[in-house]
Amino acid sequence: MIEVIELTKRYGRTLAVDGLSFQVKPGLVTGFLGPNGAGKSTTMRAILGLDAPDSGRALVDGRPYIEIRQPMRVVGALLDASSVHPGRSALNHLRALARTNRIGTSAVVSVMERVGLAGVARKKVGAFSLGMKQRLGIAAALLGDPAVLMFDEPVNGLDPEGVRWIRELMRGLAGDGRTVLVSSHLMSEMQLTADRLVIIGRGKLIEDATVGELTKRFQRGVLVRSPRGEELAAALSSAGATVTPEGGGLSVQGLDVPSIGDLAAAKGIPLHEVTPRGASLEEAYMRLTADSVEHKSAGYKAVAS
Ligand SMILES: Nc1ncnc2c1ncn2[C@@H]1O[C@H](COP(=O)(O)OP(=O)(O)OP(=O)(O)O)[C@@H](O)[C@H]1O
Repeated sequence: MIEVIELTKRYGRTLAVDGLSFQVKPGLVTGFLGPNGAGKSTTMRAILGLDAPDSGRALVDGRPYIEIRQPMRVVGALLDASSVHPGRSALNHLRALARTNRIGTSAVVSVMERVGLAGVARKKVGAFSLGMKQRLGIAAALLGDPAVLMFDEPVNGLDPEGVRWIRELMRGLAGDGRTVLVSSHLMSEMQLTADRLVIIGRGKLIEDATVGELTKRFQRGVLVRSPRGEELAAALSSAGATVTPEGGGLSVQGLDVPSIGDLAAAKGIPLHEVTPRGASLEEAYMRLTADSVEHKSAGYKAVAS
């Protein structure tokens, strides 16, 4: 479990993280979302003791990171995949990390196999593609078999196969009961990967909810068509729904598909179409974070307003 408690971090005049609190629970993938500059990396660095907060705390399994002995066994992290010595082989890089945490060579071999780098173990990291570096960073995070994992923008620059692999890896790690925190600025990606979403903007918490809760909140209602539309609209309205005409049909908010079907059947009103319209989490995310975006384009503003 990760706990961020009233965390505040300034860089000079920039307030990067502003009184931020949230928890990341085991057994779930928690997506950490926010526009560029929202404070995601700063928060992750604070959790890992790489940045000292001005106030507040970040705890991993109830302790500040710096108090954890052999931290790779407790928390694994991928922050910046390119921060590996280019002249070292992947194998030597992982071996050196393992040694500092008293982790055996067998773990090195097994993580290299798990991330698909066994065939290039002796190749110099400087010759690795971005995707291979990401895999190496993930291997380092997994090395100590930790119960808590943090990944900062792990799919950046990856091809679709790599993106899918990372997605499945995260889901598998959470499925094992581990705590998984993964940052992204793409809702479309998190929608497919995360169970829970912590959304921040300008260093502050905007949302902390499950994907299901957000989907329900931003549900766009049900589109209904009937040859007796007016009668149906009246019946739905008196049952408490908000009904608005839309393209020859009715847009219904506040009643689900079974309730609409039952009501129409009870009144003997034929239905020609009943289509539940899923929430666009992408659009919801843009609306939620519209005030926190640093550099808005004209097109973006139109969507977010
Ligand atoms: N070392 C630093 N020195 C000065 N300012 C910093 C430093 N690190 C981050 N910042 C500033 O703090 C704010 C938060 O940055 P941070 O990198 O945490 O955001 P982020 O949500 O991870 O963004 P991105 O998605 O672009 O990586 C930004 O305004 C950034 O410019």
